[in-house]
Amino acid sequence: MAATRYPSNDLRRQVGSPRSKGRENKDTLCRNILIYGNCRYEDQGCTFNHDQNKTSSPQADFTKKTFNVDSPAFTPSTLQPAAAKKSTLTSQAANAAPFTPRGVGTPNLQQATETSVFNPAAIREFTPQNYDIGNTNSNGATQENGLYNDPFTSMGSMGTGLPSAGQFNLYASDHNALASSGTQFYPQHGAFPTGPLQPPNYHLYQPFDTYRQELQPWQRATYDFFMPAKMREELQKKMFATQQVMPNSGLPQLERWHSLFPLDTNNRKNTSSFGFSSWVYKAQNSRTGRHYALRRLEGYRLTNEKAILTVMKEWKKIKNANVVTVHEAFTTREFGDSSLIFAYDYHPLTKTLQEHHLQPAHGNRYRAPSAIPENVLWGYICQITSALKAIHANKLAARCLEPSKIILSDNNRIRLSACSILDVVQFESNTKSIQELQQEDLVKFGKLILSLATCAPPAHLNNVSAALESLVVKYSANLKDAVAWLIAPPNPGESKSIENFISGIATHMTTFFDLALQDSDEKQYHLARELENGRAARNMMKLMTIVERGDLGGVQGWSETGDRYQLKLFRDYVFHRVEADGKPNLSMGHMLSCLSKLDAGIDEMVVLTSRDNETVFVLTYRELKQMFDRTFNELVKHSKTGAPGANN
Ligand SMILES: Nc1ncnc2c1ncn2[C@@H]1O[C@H](COP(=O)(O)OP(=O)(O)OP(=O)(O)O)[C@@H](O)[C@H]1O
Repeated sequence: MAATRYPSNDLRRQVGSPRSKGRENKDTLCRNILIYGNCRYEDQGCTFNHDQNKTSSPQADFTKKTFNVDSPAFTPSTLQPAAAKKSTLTSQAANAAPFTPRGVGTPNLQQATETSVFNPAAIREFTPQNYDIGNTNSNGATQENGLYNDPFTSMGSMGTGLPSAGQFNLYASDHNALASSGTQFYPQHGAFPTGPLQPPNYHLYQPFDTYRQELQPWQRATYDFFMPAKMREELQKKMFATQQVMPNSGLPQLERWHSLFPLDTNNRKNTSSFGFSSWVYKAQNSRTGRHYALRRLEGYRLTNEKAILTVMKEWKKIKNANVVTVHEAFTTREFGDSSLIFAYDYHPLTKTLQEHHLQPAHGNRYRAPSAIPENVLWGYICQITSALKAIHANKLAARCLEPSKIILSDNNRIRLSACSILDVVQFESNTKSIQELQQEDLVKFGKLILSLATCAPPAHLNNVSAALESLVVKYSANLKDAVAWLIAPPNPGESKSIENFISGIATHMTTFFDLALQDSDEKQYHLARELENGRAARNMMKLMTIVERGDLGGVQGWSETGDRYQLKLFRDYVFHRVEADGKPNLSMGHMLSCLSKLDAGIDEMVVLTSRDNETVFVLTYRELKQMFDRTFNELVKHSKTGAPGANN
């Protein structure tokens, strides 16, 4: 679309220039010439100059004038042609202080031109200035004057040591100061808006998403604030299983292990996996207090000390999510025989694949186990592939790839649970090279999947090709091909590797990877909620250490006087609220928001009333927080153990 052109003087009016006198116009270059290159009204009375050569440049024109509102737009001096540099400014203008945007610091144009060229060498490394690490105790909490600083709320004191001098303190008492300090949050970057930075609403209970407003109060459930009930239940069961003990188990106490608890679900002696009966116990390490799974090989006599050292050294290098980490191996006579023990990471409430998939349905030995869905099988394939990739890359072989030696935890997560045992047990008798053992791993892997897909224990898989053919009834040809590839011997002169297999199942690996990431995202989401709950719990615990305490440091009724009395009324306000008719108000939202507000110390007012309605205090959360911190620090000073958490 053609642009509409205006007569020059009209244009000038549009841009707000005062009308020019005719003589001046003659010297002034017509703006149509400047903008469009020509002026339609040149011959129709336009009084401006249309000869570009006659006037040197708009800048030159500008130099002849005094500085006024009609001045052309500001052009940085470094970009101006030489002629423009000679501009004659009035003495007043020359003396004017250079324009300095607030918060940007004094500009140094010379320097700016120099540094505008990208030069990585010129970029200085970030060095925190005043952060005194020595002042931070092992717990991460900064100890000042012997008083306790909550590691979570002491971010302020840490911030003051940082170069930006406490400008951004999440839990600052003074939020007005915080807001104004926002202008300096990006001190070196003039490009950033330097308006006041709003402090985040730390007084709100804030999980990732907003609370579901559309729900009626009676539809809101307590667990809306916490992790899903199923997840909590699973975690609690795991914790319970980890702490479970059996006082009269008759199991011995080993040199560095105690509280042995049997994990085997049957007491059949089975020597098929290692050539020795094996038993699994949960045990606690006396030194670290951590729980481990100890696998005992009954009646094993170690003939070569080097076996354990050499094998453990190699296997300790394997860190893979699908391999149970082995920590050490040792022999013991505490069980009344000569036993070999392997200490593995303990994964509570796991079942073996054998127990989960290949045993008849509960209580009914005639009902065949149900078929495993194909996506679950692919999940297993991807995980075992990942485990073998890590093991083979370290020039080791898994060797023990049986359904009874792979443990399953929630979400179809599996781990190889008996790696390294055969390497120790057959240290001297093994005649196969590592390449051969790795090839065997692939065949065992194929048979394991075949066994799971046909719901037949490996010992019952007599006709492998018939079992393979039967796969297509329930599963895709893709799955059958993958299993067939693993089981088939390599072509003469060739060898198969787990890498070849990975390229064959790449699409399934990608799908599995995506599911794993989604799972991780979901867990992170729930974790963030618990972060908020942790904050509430900390404040609640601190409050509980103060109220109803009684005497302290020779002060009788300490918790009923001074600041403590107001904190007690606050406790009532948060937890003992009642409706007008005296019915208890149990709004979890109220409790959480009050605790968050106390934590943030905001300026909102709170009215605290004594139970007999005789005394009323009106104070801000900020004042309340100051009392709270003061009182808790007083308590810490009197305590023998010092700050909570400081001693462990
Ligand atoms: N690292 C571990 N953490 C937690 N539990 C484990 C661990 N390793 C094995 N288990 C559990 O110990 C139990 C016994 O395992 P084991 O390998 O002995 O199985 P099994 O079926 O008894 O085999 P076998 O008949 O060969 O003895 C299983 O329920 C298994 O889930």
